[in-house]
This record gives sequence, structure tokens and C-alpha cells, in this order.
Amino acid sequence: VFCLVCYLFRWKSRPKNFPPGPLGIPMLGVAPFAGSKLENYLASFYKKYGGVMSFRLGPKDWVVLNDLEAITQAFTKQGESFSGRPKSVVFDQLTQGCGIVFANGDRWQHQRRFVLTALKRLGMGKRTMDAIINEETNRFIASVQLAGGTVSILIRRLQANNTCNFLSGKHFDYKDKRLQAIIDHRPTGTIVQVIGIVKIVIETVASHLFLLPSFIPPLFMLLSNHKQSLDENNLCDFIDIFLSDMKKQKGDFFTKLQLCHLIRDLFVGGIDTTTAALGWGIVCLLNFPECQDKIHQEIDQIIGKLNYAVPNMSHQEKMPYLRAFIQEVHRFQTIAGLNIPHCVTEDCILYGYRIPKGTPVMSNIWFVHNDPAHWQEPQKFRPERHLDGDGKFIPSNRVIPFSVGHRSCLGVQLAKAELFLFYAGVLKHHEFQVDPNFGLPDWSRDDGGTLKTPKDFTVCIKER
Ligand code: HEM
Repeated sequence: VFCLVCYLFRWKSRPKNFPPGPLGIPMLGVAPFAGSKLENYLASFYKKYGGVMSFRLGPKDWVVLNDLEAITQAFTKQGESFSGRPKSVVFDQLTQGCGIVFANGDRWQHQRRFVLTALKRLGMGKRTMDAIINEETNRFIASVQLAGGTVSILIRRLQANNTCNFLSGKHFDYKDKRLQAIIDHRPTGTIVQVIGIVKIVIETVASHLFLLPSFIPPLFMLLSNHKQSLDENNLCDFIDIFLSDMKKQKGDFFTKLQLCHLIRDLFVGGIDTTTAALGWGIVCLLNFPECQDKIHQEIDQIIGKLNYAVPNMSHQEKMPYLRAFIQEVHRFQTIAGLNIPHCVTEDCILYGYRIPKGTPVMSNIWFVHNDPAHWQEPQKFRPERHLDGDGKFIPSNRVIPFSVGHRSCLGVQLAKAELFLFYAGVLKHHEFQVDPNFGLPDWSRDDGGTLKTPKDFTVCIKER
């Protein structure tokens, strides 16, 4: 009884002046009440607690940023303090702290600077990049026309090739078994849940009992060994630039291990996200055929139908409707609704609350995109809301799929180019049509991961 009373007393207590929020029940926190859409559950407390609140999940207290003002204040204005990632014993053992997405401290700062410089050097937004993306888009069209099949798998292959091109200057044949083995088969929802539970058990109960070996999936090894010799005068892909810097720099940050984990992060970060975004975009085109008609009209007007008129990023400025469509897809189907978790790197004060060093932080991007105080009928898909009276595109600082501040998405330029050139390239001569054998895809989401991805569906591509 004494132990139980002590436990309940400890369970009830929180750091002094911590943001308010629900505790749920002992051991589990709010887990039994949150349902499958944690972002909706957290948004339901917005009226009561405002932009900054907390909740308990399992034994841990999380801080939640529920509106754009709180997110900007934390991630941009106090960006240094809010730029950490929560520690995961299992993940740290597997990766030895390498990579970028979950890296912390000096390694993260160093690698982030390196990736940004490398992206610039490789000519993000330049014609060469546009040409590579266009070539891959044509391969995608051909493969859908030829074999058909589940569209998410084909988009994943397209995106995998775009990422491989930028990392190693190579692409794989769609039939290459190595590529198929890595990207086609994602674990089902149940397997992901079981892995999640095992991970939580190891982390909370028995982390000291396990010593996991560092693990690098074979494809990333293969990519990192892509060249036998390096031509310093012709550094033409991301891995070249890393290897060249590795020769010049000493220390822990430019090692083969770091390169493999960095490739893994860019590969995973670059494929799943854009595949989900394009998947939702196609679901929108099929459900709202009038949008597809408007994009067709705009393409005919600005790019033209002739074969030699190839889309490039400079067309974007003159195509407000397509830009509005893309922005509305990001808003309407927010793929990273609760962002990747952050944590605070030092004790800090936010909106008068005290947040101790190491506290994990979630940001509710989904609610920023669906807050009825800022969006009229947010549950409706309406690209026109991003156009002004003259039909000009209005870039919205309330649509933040890539997050904001010091830790925001590094691939934003690449992703924007991949999305724009995909729609412009496919819809120039083709249209998406509902596959009569499958029917109209709905809005149901695949629950096999943390990203919001459409359930697998098939589609037809017809010449127009
Ligand atoms: C539609 C496409 C994409 C979306 C919606 C997206 C979204 C995001 C989000 C929400 C984050 C977390 C930001 C934060 O922690 O505050 C992130 C981080 C990141 N993304 Fe993306 N992303 C996309 C495409 C890409 C691409 C194409 C790449 C690169 C090839 C990429 C590379 C990264 C990396 C490296 C990070 C980690 C940055 C860091 O921790 O400092 N992403 N992305």
C-alpha cells in the first residue's frame, strides 16, 4: 500500500509551472482515450488550454504546441532551445547516433549545414534537376500504361529513383529486385504496432539489458560504395561531395558509418513523404475531376501541348491554379499531422510556462491546417481558397507541411520540384481516370506507419 501511495503521488506530480493538460490514468496516461487520431484528440483541448499544453503518454509528459503562433515562437524564435530530438535508446544503439533526422547536438548542426550546402551545389531548382525529375516522371507514365498496378508502389519506385539520382547519380530499373525488396513491401499496421510496443518495453523497462548491434540496411551500403574512385574535379552527386569532404575533414562527423545513416535518412525522408503527398494528390484529382480539368487548361496555356515544350520550375510562377491545388492537398491531407517530435535542449520558458531540459515536444500541424478560426469549412477541398480575386496564387504561412524553424524539412526545395514537375509532366498529355476494376478511391488512410498515407489503390492513365 505504501509503495502504491508513493507511486500515485509521484504519478500525480509534474514539474513546477509545467503547461497544463490531461494526465489520463496511471501507467498508460491518455493512451486509452486518444483513439487513432491523436492530433484530433489534442486539438480538442485547444479551447481550454490555448496554444501550449501538455499530456501524459505512458510514463512521459509531452508538451504540445497546438497553434501556429506557439509553433513559430518555439521553433523559430526560440529555435536553438527547441531543436533537439527525443532520445531513443533502441534507435541510438542501432544507429550509434549517426544520420541526421534523429541526430542531436554538434553532429546534427554539422550535418545539417553540410546537407544544405551539398543541395545548393547540386543545383536544386536548376534545369539539370528538372530534367532528371522529368525523365523519371516519363518512366512512371510508361510503367502505369504498360503494366498498371497499385499506384502507391509505382510512385514509391519513381520517388526512390529521384532520390537515388540525387544521392548517387544513378537510378534502378523498376524491375530491379534490390529496389523492389526495399521499397515495395512495407510492414502492415499490426507489425508496426508490435514493433512499437516492443520498442517501448525495451526503452522503459529493460534498456540496459540489451546491447543492439549497429544496423545498416544493405541498399544504403550499396549506394555508399557506389564509386571506386573519386574525381575531385567532377563531383556530380551527393555521395561524391560527402566523400570529398571526408578526405579533407577530420573528426567523427565525416565517416563511412555517418554516410550510410545519412543516406538512409535522406532515402526514407525523401520517399515516404513525397509518395504520400502524390498519392493524396491523385486521390483528389479522381474525386474532384473539375480540378484536373483546370490544371489541364493551365498546362495547355502556359507549357503548351507540343512535345518539345517540357515543364520546368520556371513555369511555376505562371501556373497559379496548380500551385493552389498542391497547397490545398498539403492542407487537406496533412501527412505529418504531429510532425517529427522535438525536445528541448535546455530549461526554457514558453508562454510563461517552464519546460525542463529533455522534455519531448509535439507540434499539431494538422490543427494549424484545420483550425476553423482561420479556414472556412476546413473539411472541404477547395484550391480556390489559395487564389486572390485576380486568380493569383497566395502562398500561405498557415500551410506548413514541412514544419518551420531550425529543424524544418531539409528537402523542401527538392520535394516542391518533385511535386510540381510530376503533375505538370503527367497531366501534359495524360489524364488520371478511375480504374473500373477498383472504383473511386476514398479517403481512408493506411495505418502502417506514422505518416498519413492513402490506402493502396489502382488508377488508369489515358492519353488526352
Ligand atoms: C512532401 C514531401 C515532404 C514533407 C511533407 C516533409 C516533411 C518533413 C517534416 C514535417 C520534417 C520534420 C521537421 C521538424 O522536425 O520540425 C522533415 C524533416 C526532414 N526532411 Fe522532409 N519532407 C518532405 C520531403 C523530403 C525530401 C524529398 C527530403 C530529402 C531528400 C527530406 C529530408 C528531410 C530531412 C533530412 C529532415 C530532417 C531535418 C532535421 O532533422 O534537421 N524531406 N520533413
